[in-house]
Amino acid sequence: MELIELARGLMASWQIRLLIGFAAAVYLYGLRPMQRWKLRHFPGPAAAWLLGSGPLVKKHGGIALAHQAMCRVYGPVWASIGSPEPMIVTDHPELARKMMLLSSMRPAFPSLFFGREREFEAGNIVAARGEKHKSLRAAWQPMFFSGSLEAFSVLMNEAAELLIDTLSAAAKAGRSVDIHRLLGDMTMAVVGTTAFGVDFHTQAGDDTASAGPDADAERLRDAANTLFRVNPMTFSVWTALLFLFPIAAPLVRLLAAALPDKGVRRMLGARQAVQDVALRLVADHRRFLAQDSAAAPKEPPNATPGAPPLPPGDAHALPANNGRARGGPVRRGVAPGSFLDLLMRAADRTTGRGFTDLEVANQVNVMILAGFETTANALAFATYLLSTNPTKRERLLAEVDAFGRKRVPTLHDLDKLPYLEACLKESLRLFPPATTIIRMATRHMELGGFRVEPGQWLAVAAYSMHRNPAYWQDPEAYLPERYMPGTPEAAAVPEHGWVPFGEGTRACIGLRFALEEAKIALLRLCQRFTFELEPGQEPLQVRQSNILAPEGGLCVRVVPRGLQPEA
Ligand code: HEM
Repeated sequence: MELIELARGLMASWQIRLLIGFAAAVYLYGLRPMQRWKLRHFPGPAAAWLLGSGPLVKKHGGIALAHQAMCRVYGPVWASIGSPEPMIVTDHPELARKMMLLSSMRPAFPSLFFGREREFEAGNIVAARGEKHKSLRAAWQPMFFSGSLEAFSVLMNEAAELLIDTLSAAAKAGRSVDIHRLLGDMTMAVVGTTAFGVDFHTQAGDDTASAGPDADAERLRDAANTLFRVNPMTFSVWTALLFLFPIAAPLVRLLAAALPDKGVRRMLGARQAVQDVALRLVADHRRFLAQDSAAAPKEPPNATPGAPPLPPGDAHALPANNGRARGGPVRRGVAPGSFLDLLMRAADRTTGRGFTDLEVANQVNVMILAGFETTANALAFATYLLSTNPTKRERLLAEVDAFGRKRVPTLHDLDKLPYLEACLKESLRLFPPATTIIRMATRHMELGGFRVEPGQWLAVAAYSMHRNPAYWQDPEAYLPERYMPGTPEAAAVPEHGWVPFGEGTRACIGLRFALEEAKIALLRLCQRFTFELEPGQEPLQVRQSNILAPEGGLCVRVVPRGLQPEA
């Protein structure tokens, strides 16, 4: 009796009623009744309270393997209930193509930040929408014209040569190396020279790097590592809350600003680093462009003394050897023809004016993120696969030898090496750095018999598609012959079943650049070395955070190749 009286007394208190009401609302919210109702016709895994499909992703070590497992159970189209939004997932080549061609928008993840930080997230080509996206894409495009790519091939070759120097030294000393890390140094150097026209000295074999790597490069590398390696959903307690309760976003934002934890501070520091470097270079270059328009073409600020003047906006003008002879003085400042230079000369079609400094810095941020680790990872995976498939490696080495072990490739030469391209494509199939391609439906569409509403989040499970035996013959095998026309393997390749770069108007704009860089690097390495995996590297452990990467690097022994037999 006393207990009942006590309970009655408690219920009479408005605070307790409020608390119970709040707990009931959170409980109901965690059941996600609206999501379940909207997607009731779709198959899919049972959703945990509040976390939705989150525990499944954790169980499989990341989204790529979780999607693969679910596609095998629920078929080519299924729904994942979860945070911040439910998602329709497919790994079916035709349906994925339809998704990517019909939905040209990426959904916006809830942001933890305000003001300028928010602008930083929204104002780049990856996040932009509609006319703004078209305008940015048009401004990016000249970077990937053949003339630009031809000029970049010189810089890519030089970066590969510095890597060769490092590897030769390691081979001589009998030291094994983390080839993933060294490839990252190389791709960062290429980003530095092509995006800015600035030599960052990331590579140990760089004989001009007497004072060690450039401080900007170190900051950028650390920043890129942070921005890429963190899980966007869990890097801070506030992001976890934001993703679980997007409904309370304004409150979570306020709390994160008032009480930033280590994750928030790390993320802000990384963004700040990229913005600082990019904005400083932009400001320097604005001054140079102002002088440039007032007078005859001049050198950019701090450019190599005595270097010839470079015509404005001409990518061909990008200096070989990063504006210096090897061992000579170093070019500083933004080079004409570099990505930054091209962007700063471009007009924003939505305003008719040039892009703001922050907008330019934002694009450079994307260029660093998109261009640094994706290509390094693709190359590391190719190295792993070639080391574990000696017959394929021998065939590749034969093609490389026929090309010439001392020959420096031009952009045009790369078309003459079909097996090299096939090896890279097959690596990108087995280990697509971007395992999942995300879009948002902009119109009603029908997907495999299911109706999809506008606003619905969509995901192409590229990793799962690439390894699905329903579409690929012997999907786990490394068979570059799949991309060699006229072979039985090529005849069995599913149409639209290879999507490491996406499809449609949001497909990877850097595809040609990435393949060019990867081909040059792999060719130059194969001219000089083979690689043996150190014990414990096989089977390869992969990290599935934002992108797929070898977990803990890839440790190899560098074996110099013997003399080329006389023809
Ligand atoms: C092996 C290397 C790379 C891979 C696997 C890769 C993959 C991808 C994928 C899957 C997408 C999304 C496509 C879609 O939604 O349909 C993408 C977008 C993008 N990538 Fe790459 N990428 C690579 C290298 C690069 C490089 C080197 C750059 C820049 C030089 C770059 C710049 C971009 C940009 C700007 C976008 C967004 C395009 C837009 O929304 O219009 N990527 N990439």
